[in-house]
Amino acid sequence: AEKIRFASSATYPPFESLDHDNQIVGFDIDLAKALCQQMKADCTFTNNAFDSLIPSLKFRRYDAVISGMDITADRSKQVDFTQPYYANSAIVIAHKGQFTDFSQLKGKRVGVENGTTHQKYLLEKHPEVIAVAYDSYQNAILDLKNGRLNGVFGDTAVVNQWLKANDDLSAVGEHITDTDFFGTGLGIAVRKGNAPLLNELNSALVALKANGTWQQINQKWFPE
Ligand SMILES: NC(=[NH2+])NCCC[C@H](N)C(=O)O
Repeated sequence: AEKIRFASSATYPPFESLDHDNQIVGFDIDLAKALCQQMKADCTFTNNAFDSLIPSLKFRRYDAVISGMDITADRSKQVDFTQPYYANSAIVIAHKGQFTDFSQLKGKRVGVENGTTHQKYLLEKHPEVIAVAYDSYQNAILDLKNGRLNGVFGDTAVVNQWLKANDDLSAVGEHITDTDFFGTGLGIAVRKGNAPLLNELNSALVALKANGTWQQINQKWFPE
């Protein structure tokens, strides 16, 4: 069978994280496994820092990246993306009652993961906010909880799960959907010009949406 090496940055539950046995699990992993089954391919998964995923894909260390990654114009210069497999928007969270609007974050410390669209957005569009870079979102959340950060900025689907698990946190202001920064949804990246793999993945995605598999995986990782 065809072998496809996937990479993710397992710091972003419920899309991808490490379980107690150090295995990568999550929506993206289940989706990739279902795609591989559909394509009759053998797939492997590795865990890498988010900001190294695209460079290492280009170096052929793996064949595809599935990592809650926004399909942006910038990244599309370096890699090719499948059709979106998940909708996205971005939002800041903070301790309840501290901020009601994004504009109040001026001079405040907001955590982002290195290499993310959230980091780029703060640096380029909101230099008045102090963007604090982390190697993982999980460490950013820890620092928010222990008071080293005023907020954390991430994808709405993920942030909603953090809010469910943390009663003392809430969303700040409106969802941000600036397509210049956050693109058109989450996609799987392959090396530029790898049309065979891209086409296979896109057809398999259509099949999994049509036969209910996508919906099942969504229900498992994003209940309700
Ligand atoms: N697996 C992760 N840590 N993903 C972070 C993704 C953040 C954001 N959606 C981006 O594309 O930049």
